Amino acid sequence: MSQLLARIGSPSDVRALPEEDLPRLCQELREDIISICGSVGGHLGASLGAVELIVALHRVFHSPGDALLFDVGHQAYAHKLLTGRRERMHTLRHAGGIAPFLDPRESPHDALLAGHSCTAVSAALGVLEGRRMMGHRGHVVAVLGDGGLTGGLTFEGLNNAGGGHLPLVVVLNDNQMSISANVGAIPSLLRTREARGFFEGLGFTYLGPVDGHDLGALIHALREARASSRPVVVHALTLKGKGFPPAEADAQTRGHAMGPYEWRDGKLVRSRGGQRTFSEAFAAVLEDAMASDPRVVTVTPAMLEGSALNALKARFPDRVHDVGIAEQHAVTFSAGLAAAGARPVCCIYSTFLQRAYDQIIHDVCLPGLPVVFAVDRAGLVGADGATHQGTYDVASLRAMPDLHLWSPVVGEDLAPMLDTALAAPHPSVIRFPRGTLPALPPDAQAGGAPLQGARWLLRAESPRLTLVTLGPLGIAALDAARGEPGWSVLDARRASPLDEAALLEAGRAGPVVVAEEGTTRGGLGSAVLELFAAHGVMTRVRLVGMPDAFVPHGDARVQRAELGLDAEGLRRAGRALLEGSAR
Ligand SMILES: Cc1ncc(C[n+]2csc(CCOP(=O)(O)OP(=O)(O)O)c2C)c(N)n1
Ligand SMILES: CC(=O)[C@@H](O)[C@H](O)COP(=O)(O)O
Ligand SMILES: [Mg+2]
Repeated sequence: MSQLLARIGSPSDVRALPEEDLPRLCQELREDIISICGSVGGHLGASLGAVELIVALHRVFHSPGDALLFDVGHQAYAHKLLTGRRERMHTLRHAGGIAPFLDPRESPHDALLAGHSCTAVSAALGVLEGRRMMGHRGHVVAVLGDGGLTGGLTFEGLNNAGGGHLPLVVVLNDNQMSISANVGAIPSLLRTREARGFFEGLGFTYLGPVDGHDLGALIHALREARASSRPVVVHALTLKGKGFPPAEADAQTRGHAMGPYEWRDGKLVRSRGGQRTFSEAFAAVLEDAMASDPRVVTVTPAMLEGSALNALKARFPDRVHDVGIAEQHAVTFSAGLAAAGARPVCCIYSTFLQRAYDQIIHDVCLPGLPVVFAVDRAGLVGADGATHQGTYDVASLRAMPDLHLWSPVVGEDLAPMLDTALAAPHPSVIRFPRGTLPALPPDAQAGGAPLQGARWLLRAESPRLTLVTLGPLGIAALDAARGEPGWSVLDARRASPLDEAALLEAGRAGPVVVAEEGTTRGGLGSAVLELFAAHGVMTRVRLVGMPDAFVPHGDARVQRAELGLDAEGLRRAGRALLEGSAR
């Protein structure tokens, strides 16, 4: 029975509890987190590790008058539970339900929106300076993980804060883990007494290290930090996954993110489909490439697990580089590798690639270096929501001259795509979605490398309409075209540069629907419209894709249907276009 938690409606209730009740409160928070993640999945490990920290923060600081900014926000389920959201926590990560990360539109206790890492220190410093300017009082706290300390943005914020005199409080939640084990020099720095000198050298008062599960020690250190008139770091040592044995025992990630699970006969059973994902298929193809060509090298910014690269890292420990939560560095490091004659494959999520846009332009495309970007999670991602949708990669990357942007319909397309990209003298992107592999349709042969632009998945003898698609939408388009006389399906396969001949042929034959899982503003559809305009092709065109709005968390399959990104939606779009053109 959660007797204490049931009485907590806001942080002032936490402050009102007798000190001796706090361990029980932490216990109840853990029970809730374990039970919620069991039914809806989520960021279990980080949230379990931060329970005492969050209770101590709410004990010492007075949110929302004091602003608490959690880096990423994935560790803050206890914060959600203590700030009036407990009743709705069973809706976590579901459509219309509690958000996966933090968002001030959900609660005034969430000082700033997050989801991407390394923003907390800069944002907190901005809030502190902004409040000072506007004459507002209140303390500002950035809660940062040791993984977040591997990112350049964090260092930019620390440098700015430490060089000033504002009393920013940084709480370093050091569990020696990013999603996988934390990397680089930071983990050992944080385990030595040098950590004090490091932070003091940056201009911070250093408090710690404190046991991040010892409430008394935490509260004592946080009170000291609250009283400080200058920048201060509280260094707390925590255990990711604490209090849930299967997470504590998970050597790879300490239960970082888990799908729903349940107990059967005393054993934890995770519900995972068991089907192969695009990430796994790409990693297998990459493994073959690394085995046959010693120049091929893999780079990941802290996403070994999500990009399914663990086996690759075990086989090629010196040629798989986890560089930390450092997307900009990952891209420029890849550029350097390519300049030296290696063949880097930079595996990166679409949403995190956004952070490295200038590096792609300046460091890779301008010098024309043959870096291959494996852009994972391209399109709708589901429960992680707006911060993590892979919306903008096509629209932003197709602006680069001589960057070839491929997307597979099925897993079988990946090998020829990677071979084509690795053999090319210019940069390439292979974008694929979060999710499992569709089956190869009988007519759609993968083809051998080097690939040459678009592929007709279905070619009508007397064409009336063409569905032009990118990626696995080709399968939905084939379903949509079934039974529709005169409908063709053209898999664009390469969003940039376009296969102009194939697309002009489609446009001259009749109306065209362009469907993509990415923004329609500037994406493949826009490219096709530009092409048709340039060549005077006057056909009717309809664009289907992600809208001119941020798509929130929800079930990606449901969202696809709502956006018309499924067979039914494409059939509707095609029919509407034909009816319109008949009028
Ligand atoms: C820019 C960016 N890159 C990658 C990620 C994916 N990611 C989310 S949490 C996380 C690990 C964070 O480690 P740490 O800051 O130590 O927090 P912990 O989970 O250990 O509490 C990563 C890599 C992200 N959210 N944002
Ligand atoms: C918080 C964060 O950014 C990651 O943990 C992310 O949620 C992983 O997403 P995937 O589950 O798609 O790998
Ligand atoms: Mg960590």
